[in-house]
Amino acid sequence: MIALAADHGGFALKEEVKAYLEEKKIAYKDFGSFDGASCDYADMAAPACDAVVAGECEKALLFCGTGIGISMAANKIKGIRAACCSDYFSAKYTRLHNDANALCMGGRVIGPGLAIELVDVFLTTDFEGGRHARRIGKIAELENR
Ligand SMILES: O=C[C@H](O)[C@H](O)[C@H](O)COP(=O)(O)O
Repeated sequence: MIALAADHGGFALKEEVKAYLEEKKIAYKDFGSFDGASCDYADMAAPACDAVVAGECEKALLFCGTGIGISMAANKIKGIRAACCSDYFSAKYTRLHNDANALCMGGRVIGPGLAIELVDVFLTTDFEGGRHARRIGKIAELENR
């Protein structure tokens, strides 16, 4: 199950990605926004990220105007490793090296074609582990400072 959330700046892109997930028969849970009205990205990120941390959802796909605000908010939630990406290499390597569990994208930055490429590689790339596991362990330690 994939968690989806967006503010008004990412709403249209979330809807495009949602249609893609439907086409691919990938299960998702949409945490809103449901109408694209002005709202605050931290409010939208929290329930979707909570669902990931709780194990209800495997990963989150988060959207705002730039992808940055919602990634900042998501990264405040213990257990979330969110990456704001607008290129294929980053979306792939944030899975391989960072075991990112949230991909953030900007609806005012990238179009649906690229977003779908990023989602595809993000959802299908496994964490490499090894030395990278030690490093993300150190990120987790920072959460407890
Ligand atoms: O990082 C923040 C996001 O890009 C927001 O979507 C953006 O700041 C919203 O701006 P506005 O309220 O001017 O539409």
